[in-house]
Parts: sequence; structure tokens; C-alpha cells
Amino acid sequence: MYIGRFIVVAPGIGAYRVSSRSFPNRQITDRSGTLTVGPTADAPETDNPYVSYNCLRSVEDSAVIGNGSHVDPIAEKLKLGYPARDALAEALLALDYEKDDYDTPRIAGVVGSETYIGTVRNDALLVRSVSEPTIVATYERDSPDAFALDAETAEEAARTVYDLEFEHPVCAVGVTTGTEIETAIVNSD
Ligand SMILES: NC(=O)c1ncn([C@@H]2O[C@H](COP(=O)(O)O)[C@@H](O)[C@H]2O)c1NC=O
Repeated sequence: MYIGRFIVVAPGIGAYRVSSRSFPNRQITDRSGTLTVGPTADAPETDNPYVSYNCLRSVEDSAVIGNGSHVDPIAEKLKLGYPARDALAEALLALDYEKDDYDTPRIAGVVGSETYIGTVRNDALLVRSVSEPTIVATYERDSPDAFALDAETAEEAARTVYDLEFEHPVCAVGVTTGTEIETAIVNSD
């Protein structure tokens, strides 16, 4: 099954995987703690605005993960002191679903002192507090739903979501929060 990009978050841990049929030549790089999805050196050029973005940003004791440019305003709102629910709802609604051929939803999660997951689709804005591992994906599994995440470290979280059976894995990040924020990246070989 192909579910596109997806997030799994639980209190203290989260992961994001890029799966892609159309733009598989991508990787994640760590730029001083901000993790960025972008093209590999051999990727064909594209003017698609949705394939390069910060997919993880840390704000004090929290981390924001997501599938597009909304990660930045969510992080900025957390920095301003917004509750996670409000930061997600405002930024997702402001940017709305992607205006591409699929009306691709924006998905995001906040892990830290509060744990939340959210998505904005062409028919819904959903933002939920999370107390057990929860997934949301761009396609098929496009509403937050319980999903086991068998991982305790950032490395395990990234590897676990990368290795899940969903089709077309490209790259993944994992994050844990607590006394400090730990992140990990898995890129295709
Ligand atoms: N965030 C991403 O990494 C990302 N990659 C691709 N998209 C969008 O989703 C469309 C479908 O991509 P795909 O066939 O790879 O699932 C692309 O044309 C693009 O508009 C993305 N946008 C949202 O998920």
C-alpha cells in the first residue's frame, strides 16, 4: 500500500517518513539541528514547491515534524508561547492543503511537553492530543489513528518507520524529547 508521507508520534518520541513515487531522489540533512528534506545531487530539476522543506525543528523542549513549509510557522508559534494545539491549528489552516494534483494534505506533529498530531485536508482540519502512538499520512491513512511504534531512541524510531512495509520509502527522521532533544536520520543507500 502507498500512503505517501507519514508521521508517527507518541509522548516523548516521534518519526516522519518521506515516501515518494514522483520525487524519490531526496535526502535529509542536518543543518544545526534543523532537519531538511531536499534533492540529492543527481536529482532531476523540479519547480514543484513541495519537495524541499524543513521536516524537523526543535523549540526548547519540543520538536515539530511535518511534510512541508508549515513546520516553520508551527515552530515559530511554539517559540511565541502558543499551546501546541493552537500552533498546529493556526499554521495548518493558514497554509492549507497543497494545491497540487492530489490536494495533498499537510501533516504535522509536536512532541515534547505536549504531544499533538494534526492534518489539514481539502475536507477537514484535524488536531488531536496524543497519549498513545498515533499515525497520520498524506494518503489512505489520512486521519490520526492508533499505530504501534516499536522504538525507544531517535535512531530506532527513524529506522522503524523507514523499514515499514508501506511502499516507496525515501528517507526518515526520528526524534526523542526529554532532558534533551535527540534526532536521527535514515537516508536511502
Ligand atoms: N512533502 C513531501 O515530501 C512531498 N513530496 C511530494 N509531495 C507532493 O505530493 C505529490 C505526489 O507525490 P508522490 O507521487 O511522490 O506521492 C507531489 O506532486 C507533490 O506535490 C509532497 N508534499 C506533501 O507531502
